[in-house]
Amino acid sequence: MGHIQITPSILNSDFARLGEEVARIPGADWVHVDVMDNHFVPNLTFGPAMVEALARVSPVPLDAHLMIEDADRNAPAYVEAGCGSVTFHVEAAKAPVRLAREIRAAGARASMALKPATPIEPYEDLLSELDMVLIMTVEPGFGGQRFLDLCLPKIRRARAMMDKHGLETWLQVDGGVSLETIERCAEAGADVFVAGSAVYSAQDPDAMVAALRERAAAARS
Ligand SMILES: O=C(CO)[C@@H](O)[C@H](O)COP(=O)(O)O
Ligand SMILES: [Fe+2]
Repeated sequence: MGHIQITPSILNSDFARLGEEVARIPGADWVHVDVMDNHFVPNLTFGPAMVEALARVSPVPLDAHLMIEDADRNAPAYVEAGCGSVTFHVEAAKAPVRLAREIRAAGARASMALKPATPIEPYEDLLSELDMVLIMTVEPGFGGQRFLDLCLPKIRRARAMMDKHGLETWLQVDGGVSLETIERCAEAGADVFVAGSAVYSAQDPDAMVAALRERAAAARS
């Protein structure tokens, strides 16, 4: 398991002041940008031009979570836009191995996401091609949803698979992660934690990042 990383999602931040919003979380490891196309999910956010502008001002690297169809064709633009990590959904990729290799060759970390009903088992042999696996703990599309406990066994199974193969692949959880739920995720084997509403609804978002980190670390010891 890698060191604990906290990745605030800007989905529930103030879109009119995004530069200022990312400046409020200097203690985060990454900024999580949720790209939605209104086809793969029933919500629409932003595209590569806006992500590129945000990458220029962000104090920490960008972690793009692409909830878009035709990931094979659309994902490379987010590496070009300056993201340090690019996550595509396996449900939206026709050739996930080729796409992961393309993302890595272009200079970013390659990551693959699974919706709650998508099993990890068929992808065991792909894990070595990935820098991170994202296990969704809500149905993708919106911030502020309730954490789905039913995803915890999949997190455990994914971590066991990575250990079995001696892989250093990061394991990210996304959706409903808060001070209340982060311990369960850490105990199950996650090491990268996305938190949107928990961070941006806090009076002091950077203090919330520190509190989440502390709670995840406590769950491990
Ligand atoms: O990808 C998504 C939603 O589809 C997430 O990144 C959410 O934006 C996280 O928000 P919270 O559930 O933490 O409020
Ligand atoms: Fe996300």
